[in-house]
Amino acid sequence: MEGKETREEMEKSGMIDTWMRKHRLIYTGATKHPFILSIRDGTVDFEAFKTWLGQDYIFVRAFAPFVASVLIKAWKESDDSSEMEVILSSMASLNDEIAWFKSEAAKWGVQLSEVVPQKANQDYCRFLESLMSPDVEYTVAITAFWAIEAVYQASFALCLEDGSKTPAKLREACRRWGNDGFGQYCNSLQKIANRHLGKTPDDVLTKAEVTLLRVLEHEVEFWNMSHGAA
Ligand SMILES: Cc1ncc(CNC=O)c(N)n1
Repeated sequence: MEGKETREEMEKSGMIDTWMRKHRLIYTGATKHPFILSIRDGTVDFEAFKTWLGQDYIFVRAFAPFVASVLIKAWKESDDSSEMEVILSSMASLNDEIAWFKSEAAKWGVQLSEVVPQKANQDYCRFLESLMSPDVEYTVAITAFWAIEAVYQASFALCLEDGSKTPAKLREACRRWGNDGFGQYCNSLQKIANRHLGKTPDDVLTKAEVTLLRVLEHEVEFWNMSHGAA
């Protein structure tokens, strides 16, 4: 804990921004991972991309029930009906996303039914499952949800910036999460998370911060499966 800002001061800018400043190194580790940088500079190994594709398909199948669990918490615990609608629209996008993974895998000759989840993926999916418990507060779950989406948004947006040399065959994948609409959606999630973090008891606030850090660590491990893991 930095202890310089009071909680009241931190809430003016939003807890998420405060945490992003405090944990910038690990956030950067998750969003500017060597695998992402290799896509951006055009040196990516296509076998690594295929590994990511197969593993992420498995992840997204576990992510959908996690999002459903957040929807249930929003329905039970939120006093703002628009929050449920943001989460519901995310579920609808996941339907498209799963279809996209299937057609993309076919293009690359990846047999999805034969993909075996690697340890980092299993660990991440198990972590998601732990967050689905009714004992996990909505504030904690929505913070994790924001972080999971924000890492992909920031990572893939980097591959689309001016001057990036992302191979043409990978641009569509990068646009899925790096496009402005997905950025707006992440901002909506961030606003929801900030609103709840601003009025939650200190013990839940601490749980949310720890959960956010766990997400960032899992994201780094997830990228490591495709690149950089010894
Ligand atoms: C490992 C990981 N993290 C975040 C996302 C983005 N959310 C849904 O698609 C994803 N696909 N995979």
